[in-house]
Amino acid sequence: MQFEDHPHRRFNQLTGEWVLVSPHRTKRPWQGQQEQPDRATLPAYDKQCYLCPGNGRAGGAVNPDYADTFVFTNDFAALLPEGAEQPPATDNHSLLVAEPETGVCRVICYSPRHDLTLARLGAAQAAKVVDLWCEESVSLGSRADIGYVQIFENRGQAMGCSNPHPHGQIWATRSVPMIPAAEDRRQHAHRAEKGTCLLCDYLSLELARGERIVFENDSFAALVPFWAVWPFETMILPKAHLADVAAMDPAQRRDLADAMVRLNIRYDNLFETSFPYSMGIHQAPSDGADHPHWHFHLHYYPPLLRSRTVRKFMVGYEMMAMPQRDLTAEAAAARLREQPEVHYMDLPDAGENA
Ligand SMILES: O=C1CCN([C@@H]2O[C@H](COP(=O)(O)O)[C@@H](O)[C@H]2O)C(=O)N1
Ligand SMILES: [Zn+2]
Repeated sequence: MQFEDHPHRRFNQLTGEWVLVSPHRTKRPWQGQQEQPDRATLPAYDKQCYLCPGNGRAGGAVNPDYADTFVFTNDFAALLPEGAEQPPATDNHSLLVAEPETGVCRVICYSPRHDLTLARLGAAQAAKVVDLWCEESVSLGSRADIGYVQIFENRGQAMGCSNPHPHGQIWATRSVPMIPAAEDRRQHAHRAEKGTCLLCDYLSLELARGERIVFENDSFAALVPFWAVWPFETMILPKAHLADVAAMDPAQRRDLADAMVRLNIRYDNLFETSFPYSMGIHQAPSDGADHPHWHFHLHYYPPLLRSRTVRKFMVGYEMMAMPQRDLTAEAAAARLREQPEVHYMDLPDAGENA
């Protein structure tokens, strides 16, 4: 019996946390999908949609008749650029610590099409989203009051996404949020100890091993990390040592767009449904300092476990003790590797029972 066949825990080099893995519980044969493919379609334009071109938004603003990407400041932003100079009243007790937080929240529409997610927008349109992420990251990051730019996307109702229109968000904050701060410390410690980049070392190991690689192109690799928590969690990593998205050259930006589209197609094909996830980009803080230990990367955290309707919940033991999974990272990577890169809705027989 291999070590991997027994319950064991794996160390996340990026965060310094552990995940419990119980592979023996997946000995039962894979319960393939029981449901029919999800062939529901949306209109290309929805006059009720607050993200569609030309429509009014809840706050009263009206969207331009945009033909490509479109970005606006969130009408209900969780952060404001100007904040109280003083921390909230905490009757000065040392156990009650609070401090002001300020920032800017932006909403990015990937395309005027209400119905096409990244998986079906194609790499050319996805490249325009990457370009806009880079522009926003530079303009927000260059502000004296912004220390970190968090690019992310909630996809699907399962992830609380309020609108199917393909879109993402950027929250830029004065301080570096907890998770990027933890990854910053781990990458810094690795470089201080070994003189090398943690993710350069990790990616070359994974490319040599192959068992957790999903696919690669010239500039990026998509993989299920050895320490994955969510069943089909993946990362997209640049092969070059790039600290943030602005460091990409045009070819690398196009390759990132290619990698995101290919991963999205594989995800949607897994259970023949629009695969929900939260995606985020971790990159170097934007404080203007040099961050040689930083290697930017994308995380995908998808909740689905066995089918369109069977999802993983992080509750109970996972809230009180630590994350736990049955499906191993290697098995998840194999399932994603075997997915075709033509979207199930674009397959020839898609029209028959549409
Ligand atoms: O008219 C609107 C409605 C939604 N929004 C904003 O769009 C954002 C979309 O959120 P989701 O990505 O979670 O669906 C959400 O943060 C919400 O505040 C506007 O800025 N204007
Ligand atoms: Zn729309």
